Amino acid sequence: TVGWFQRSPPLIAHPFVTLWTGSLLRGFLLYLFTYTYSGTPHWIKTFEGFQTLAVHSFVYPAYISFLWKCGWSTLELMWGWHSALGLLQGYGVTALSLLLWTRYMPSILPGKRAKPKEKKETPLQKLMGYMRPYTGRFIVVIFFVIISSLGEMAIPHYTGKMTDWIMNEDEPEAFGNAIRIMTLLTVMSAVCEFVCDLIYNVTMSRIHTAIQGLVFQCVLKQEIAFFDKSTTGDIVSRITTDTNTMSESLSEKLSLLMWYFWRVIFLFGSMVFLSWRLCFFTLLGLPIIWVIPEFTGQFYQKLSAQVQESLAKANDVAMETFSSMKTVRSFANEEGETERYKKCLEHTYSLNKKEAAAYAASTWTNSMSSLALKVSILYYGGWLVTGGQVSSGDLVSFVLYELQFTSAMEVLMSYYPHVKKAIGASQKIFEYVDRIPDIPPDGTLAPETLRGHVQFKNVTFAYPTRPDTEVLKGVSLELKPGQITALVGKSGSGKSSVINLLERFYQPNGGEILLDGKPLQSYKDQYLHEKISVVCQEPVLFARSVRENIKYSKEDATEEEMFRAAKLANAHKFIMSLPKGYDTDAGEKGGQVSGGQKQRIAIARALIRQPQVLILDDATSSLDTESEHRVHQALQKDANGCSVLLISHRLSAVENANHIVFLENGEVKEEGTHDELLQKNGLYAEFVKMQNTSFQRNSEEGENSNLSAHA
Ligand SMILES: Nc1ncnc2c1ncn2[C@@H]1O[C@H](COP(=O)(O)OP(=O)(O)OP(=O)(O)O)[C@@H](O)[C@H]1O
Repeated sequence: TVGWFQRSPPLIAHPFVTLWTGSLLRGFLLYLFTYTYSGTPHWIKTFEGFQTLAVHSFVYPAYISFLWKCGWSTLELMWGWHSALGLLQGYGVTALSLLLWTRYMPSILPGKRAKPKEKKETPLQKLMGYMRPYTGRFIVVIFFVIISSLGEMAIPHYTGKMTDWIMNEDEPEAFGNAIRIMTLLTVMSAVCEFVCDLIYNVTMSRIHTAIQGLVFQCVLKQEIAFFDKSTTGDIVSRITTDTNTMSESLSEKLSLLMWYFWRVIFLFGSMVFLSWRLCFFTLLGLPIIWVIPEFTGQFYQKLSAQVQESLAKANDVAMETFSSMKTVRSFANEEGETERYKKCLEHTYSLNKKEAAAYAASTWTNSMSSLALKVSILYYGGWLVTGGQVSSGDLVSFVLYELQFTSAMEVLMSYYPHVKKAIGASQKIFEYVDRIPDIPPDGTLAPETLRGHVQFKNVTFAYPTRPDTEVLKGVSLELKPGQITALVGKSGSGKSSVINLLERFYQPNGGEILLDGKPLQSYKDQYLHEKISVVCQEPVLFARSVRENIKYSKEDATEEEMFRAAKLANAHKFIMSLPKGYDTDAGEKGGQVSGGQKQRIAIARALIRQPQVLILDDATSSLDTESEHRVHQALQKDANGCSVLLISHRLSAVENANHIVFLENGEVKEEGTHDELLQKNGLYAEFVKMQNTSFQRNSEEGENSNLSAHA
């Protein structure tokens, strides 16, 4: 390239021309690439790095050849000109040409007009948004950082001065003064650093807590289908691991970045002041220090996101195992679970290895390039001292500044991956924060009185995770106040799906659901969940006392209300027989009471709120027939006129219901009272027959086993 430029007329090789052509070329290439790969910032960044190299390898040879032609006397003049103007102009022109290209290119390229894009904030901008309320504090921090960094500048300056004084053997007083000033500035610098660290870290932990709370709140607002798709481990990992990674990188590393950023600026200023020739020399090496970590940094960021994901998966496995410990033990599958967990950890480990390599590569390239720079500066500096252009003292000061400068650059570059890591983590966090829940707007209705009359009219529904499989196909049914309606059908026929829709966990795809004649979605969400209570087959009790568990849905309930609910649920008697009565601890997930007791406490918890619609989804499956019968009788007599929807696989539970609906494959096949349906001799009658047969078989087996036991 140098040869080509040498053969060309001087104008072509003129630095001014090469700079402008180079910059325009750079802008044009950047535009074309952005245009083609819009939405893929990773590629744009990579390409940006390449074309910077390409353009520089075009601009620098042009320089050298021009200087060659004009004679070496202009060398320094030109280099100085370049160092000052080149950087400003190069990047300024890039921005300008990019602007022009973006403005005019779409009209030049037919059919390729760029679509107007929505302005999207980057994770870093979003983070800055959370920092904005603390701007005042950050300004104070920056002020102290500047003072402290300025203080540190004094040491190399006075060291250089002292070298000159020692060599010239004059000004002994100035020597003593310099020592005193250096001591004073060092102390001042240290105090400023302390104040700045304190304010910064306290502020960052405030922001961390706020973001963690926000993520939690945003997750709770999501629709139920979101929880079907995401695993608990993944969600918990975003709230804990990702927010920790983000704030750790921000509070520790960003403070250092800020620190070193100011240092670099002041050091650079001091270096220019001492010798612009040496400074230009230092600048020549900078593109290498900047471009290489950009590549390694991107690779590192990608890997660190993968590590976070893999960790979340491992968390998931651990949480699932610990929460189903009894099942794991009863199948003696501890080894299997350990294997599963270890497999996840192994995967994380293999990613960790790659991450460590990427990190090492990025720090290695940084230190290698800065080492090469140091050696060259010493060589060139020595040459300048010999030529009398720089004093020995200035060279000492410069070398000290330069040492600090490159180590500050090294620190900046080595923290670059950490900032990338923080951005990676924040990207995942903001995915949750920005997610708009797929829930229709909340209704406004909250009438004082509600009868609890529910109507399903031709309702069709498919779960969002399986949109092609319709689980309810035109279901119509009615829940009347003061009546028990039983929903019967084979497993998978869609009974629980009816409840999910009534609870408004999902939206029906067709038809409508009315509550007291008004669409369900027109009611306020909180109101709806106060008026509709659900007890499921495996209710979750909290690791608190039985009293706290029953009063969970109505904390201000009186003792009388609690006793009434417990009696209705046929639970009062057994609770009183527990060691501490209502103050007995239920254990984690209700592990210290039996399955049937747990179900009765859960029914009491649902009844204490005196709901207008009560849903029992196989909620009495663990009770013996007598207890179950008592609960249903009490509900029929005393349930305050509420509508009860009962789902059960047991005949004894449904036969006394006022109305029975038989579902099959998401369709209502039969409905009526127990006797009416028996007379029809259809699907329900068959269900009854099967129940009776299995009951007979069970009792015969019981008798036989009793006999054999006797024998
Ligand atoms: N969250 C879900 N996502 C996708 N499909 C689901 C989901 N929950 C249930 N299903 C599917 O919907 C269909 C109806 O399930 P549903 O739970 O309503 O049946 P069910 O009658 O209550 O069954 P069971 O008596 O066994 O509780 C089944 O095929 C089931 O696989």
